Amino acid sequence: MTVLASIRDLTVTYRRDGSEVAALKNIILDIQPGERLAIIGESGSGKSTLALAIAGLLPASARIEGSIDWFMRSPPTLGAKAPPSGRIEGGGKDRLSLNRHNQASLGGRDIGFVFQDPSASLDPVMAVGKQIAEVARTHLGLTWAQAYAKAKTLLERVRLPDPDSALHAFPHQLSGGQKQRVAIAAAIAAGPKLLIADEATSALDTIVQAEIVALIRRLVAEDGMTLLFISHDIALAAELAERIAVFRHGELVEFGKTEQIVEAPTQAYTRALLDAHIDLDAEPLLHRSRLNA
Ligand SMILES: Nc1ncnc2c1ncn2[C@@H]1O[C@H](COP(=O)(O)OP(=O)(O)OP(=O)(O)O)[C@@H](O)[C@H]1O
Ligand code: NI
Repeated sequence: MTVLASIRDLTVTYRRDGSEVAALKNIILDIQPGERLAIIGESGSGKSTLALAIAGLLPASARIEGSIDWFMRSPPTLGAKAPPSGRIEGGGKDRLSLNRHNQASLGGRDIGFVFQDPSASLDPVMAVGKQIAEVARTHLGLTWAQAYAKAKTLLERVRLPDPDSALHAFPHQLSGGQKQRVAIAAAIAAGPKLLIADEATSALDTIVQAEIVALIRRLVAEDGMTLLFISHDIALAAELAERIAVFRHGELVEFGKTEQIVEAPTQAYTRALLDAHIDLDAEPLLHRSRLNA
């Protein structure tokens, strides 16, 4: 059996003002290498908590029980000395911090992270080329010249118009969609095996959203990355993912192939999510036209 990460009995409890919030309850989930997996559910269902747990980024105040086992070969990069597999256990002594370049690195097992708000992950006073180059320099051991060359290639790959001048642009000079393209470039700059997009398109209008989804799809295919796509939008998830995991109140209520989830959900809750979508948008879920990235 090939698995990238194996999540077993994962329970996450936040402590706040003396009370406890069970954000995830006994989650059992395997992530397969190279798959596009969507995590869906309404606000507060625990999606971001799962993403943070997977990336090892939960705040210290969170209590973590259960385990996440990794079966990841380190990417063939300079300085990657990680063992081929590893384990994060409840208690999280291995806990890491996310630097401002969206790279979570657990012993070389790099994970790229894209958030809803690109402004939160981009430095407002640093040119975007430098921000991307810094990721490449730090994580791949490149010189500045090599790192800038890589940054330019990445800006081309995320289809920013005029990559040469974009290198010198500051975030405020870019549109929301362009900023998200830069954030994605930074997230993949170190060649992560796993890309986590947490509501990465939710703040964008529908057309830009479709473009960013198409971009993520293309980059994931080109680099052979595994994708964890987090969204409250079942239609968007169905467009992109091969498998969908449905969360509700911190529990994994349904998990299966996209076709099965969309065409024959077993849970009333999934049905309700689908019906809510159909009320809003009559287009069939699985057959919406796909824009080119
Ligand atoms: N740092 C925190 N401290 C305390 N409680 C938290 C913290 N982060 C999240 N929670 C709580 O944990 C639960 C799950 O939150 P989480 O952010 O994982 O949900 P979500 O599905 O990502 O929601 P959304 O779609 O709104 O982003 C919620 O009840 C939330 O209020
Ligand atoms: Ni969230």
